[in-house]
Amino acid sequence: MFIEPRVGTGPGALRRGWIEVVCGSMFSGKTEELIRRLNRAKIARQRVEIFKPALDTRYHVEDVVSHNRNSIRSTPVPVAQEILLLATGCNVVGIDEAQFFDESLVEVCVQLANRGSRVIVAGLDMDFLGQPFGPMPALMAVAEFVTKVHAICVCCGELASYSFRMTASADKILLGETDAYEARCRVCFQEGMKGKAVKG
Ligand SMILES: Nc1ncnc2c1ncn2[C@@H]1O[C@H](COP(=O)(O)OP(=O)(O)O)[C@@H](O)[C@H]1O
Ligand SMILES: Cc1cn([C@H]2C[C@H](O)[C@@H](COP(=O)(O)O)O2)c(=O)[nH]c1=O
Ligand SMILES: [Zn+2]
Repeated sequence: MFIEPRVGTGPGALRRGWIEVVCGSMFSGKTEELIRRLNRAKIARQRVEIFKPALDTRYHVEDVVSHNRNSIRSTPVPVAQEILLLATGCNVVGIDEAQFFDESLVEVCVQLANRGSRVIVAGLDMDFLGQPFGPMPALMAVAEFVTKVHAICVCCGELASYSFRMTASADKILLGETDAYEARCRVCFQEGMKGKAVKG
């Protein structure tokens, strides 16, 4: 379990920012982990703000909601740049579904950390093809702390790192949950992709 390097704002606390990334496949617990860290920061009386891309309307327009329906209030933003202004004065900035932002999110997170915020970013590390997703690889590179969480493969019960898309859509962005995606391990993901190639 991730233990915060420092959570308080007591007189001895240094005003120093950093970046944490929580990544993994769908259903791996990224949002739950993000909510857990943000709630602990709130208990520590930190000033916390949470953002998500405005296009993520899957469960709720405003709240960040996990698959088991834990939720936390957030501000949807159309572009990453808006976070810089809206997060002014925050001790902790949470960002969910980071894969949907463009590369400018990396510089936004760096600037937030440089000005003293703790930045916690959650997102898919790979898309439905098993390719790195959006700004996630670069965010992992600049982060002080990277946590990769795992789902359970729905085919064999092993740890899952892949998000297998069950529909034929080739669009990079396709919102969904168990209706459209399965968490799969490497072996079962490859099996599924072979089956798709055969079907054409
Ligand atoms: N295949 C699966 N493996 C693990 N958890 C799953 C699976 N399918 C559904 N879940 C549920 O999803 C929850 C994690 O949801 P969430 O934090 O929203 O994940 P993520 O943000 O990574 O998609 C788990 O606690 C569990 O209740
Ligand atoms: C793999 C993959 C996923 N998506 C979408 C599907 C969901 O709406 C989100 C991921 O949410 P989660 O909190 O990680 O479960 O992303 C997509 O648009 N494209 C993809 O390749
Ligand atoms: Zn498997």
